[in-house]
Amino acid sequence: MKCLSIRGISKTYRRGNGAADVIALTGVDIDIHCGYVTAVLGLNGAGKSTLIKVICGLIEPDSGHLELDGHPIKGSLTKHCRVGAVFEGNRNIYWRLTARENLEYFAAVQGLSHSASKGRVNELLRAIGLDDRSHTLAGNLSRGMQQRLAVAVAVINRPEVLLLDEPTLGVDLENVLNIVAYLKQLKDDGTAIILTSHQMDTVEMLSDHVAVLQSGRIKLAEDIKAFLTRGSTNLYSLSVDGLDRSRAEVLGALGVVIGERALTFPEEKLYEVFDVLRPMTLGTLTREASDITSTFLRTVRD
Ligand SMILES: Nc1ncnc2c1ncn2[C@@H]1O[C@H](COP(=O)(O)OP(=O)(O)OP(=O)(O)O)[C@@H](O)[C@H]1O
Repeated sequence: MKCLSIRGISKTYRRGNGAADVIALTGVDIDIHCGYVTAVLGLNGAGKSTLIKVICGLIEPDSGHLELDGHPIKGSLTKHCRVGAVFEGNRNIYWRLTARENLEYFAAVQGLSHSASKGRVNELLRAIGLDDRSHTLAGNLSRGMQQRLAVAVAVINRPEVLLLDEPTLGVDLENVLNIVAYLKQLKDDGTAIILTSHQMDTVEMLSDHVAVLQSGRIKLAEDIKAFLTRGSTNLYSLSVDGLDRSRAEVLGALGVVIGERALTFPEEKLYEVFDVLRPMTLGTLTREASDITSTFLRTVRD
C-alpha cells in the first residue's frame, strides 16, 4: 500500500426528537502516505474523532469514500489492509484482562500463531515499559499505563494503517518518549499513521504532515515544516491584571490569545492591543519563541 486517500467525507449526526442535527464533517479530503505520520489537529468538536471512526469503519459517512493507491475501496478499510486503532478513552482494551492477556487475546483475534504471539507480546510489553506489570488487570493499571497498553494492542498486528486518537493523553514524559520512539520505528517500517492530539509536543515530535480541521472542514493541509514556517512571525506576550470582559471580547475578536495572566498576539497587533488596553497599567512585554502551539492557535483563529 502506498497511499490512503480520504475523499469528500461528510457526516452529520441526526439526533431526532426535535434536537438540532450536528454537522461533524464536510467534504474532508486528506492524503495519508505510508511511512509518514499525518496529524489531524483541531479544537474540541472540530470532528477529529468522527474522522478516525469513519476511516476505520465504525461510522458510516453520509457521503465520500476512501481510496487505496487511487482506487476507491468497497466496504471497510479493514477488509483491504491491516488497520490498528487507539480510540479516545482506551476503548480498545478489556479492563478485566491483564495487560498480557489483552495482548494475547488481540494477537489471537488478529490470527497470530501461538509462537509468533508470544514473541510479539513480550516485545511490546518491553517497548511500552509494562513488562513488570504484565499480570496486572488492565482496569487496575494507572491511566497512563492503560494508554500505553492501548497503543500496544493497536499495533499487535503490525498495521499498515494506524489510527491514533490522543495516544499519549495522561502518559508521563518518559513514556511519551518511549511511545514516540516506538511509533517512529513503525513509521520507518512503512506504516501510515494518522494522529489526532491536543498534545502539541507529541505532534511536533512525530508528524510529517499536518491537516487542520475546523468545524468539520479542512482549513489547511501541508508538510509540517511549511506549517511551522507559518509561525515564524514574532509573537508577543504582555502580562495584564484585571482584564474586564468587554476588553477581553474586543481582544478575542482581534485574535489575541487570553491566558490567565498574559495576552499573546502577533507583532502586527501590538498597537491595536495597546489601544484596547488604554488607560490600564500594563505589565511586562516579552517576545515569545514561535512554536507549533502558537502556529496552530493562529491558524484556527485566523
Ligand atoms: N454520537 C454523536 N451524536 C451526536 N453528535 C456527536 C456525536 N459524536 C460527536 N458529535 C458531535 O460532532 C462534533 C464533532 O465531534 P468529534 O468528537 O468528532 O470532535 P473532536 O474534534 O474529536 O473533539 P475533541 O477534541 O473534543 O475530542 C461535535 O459537535 C460533537 O458534539
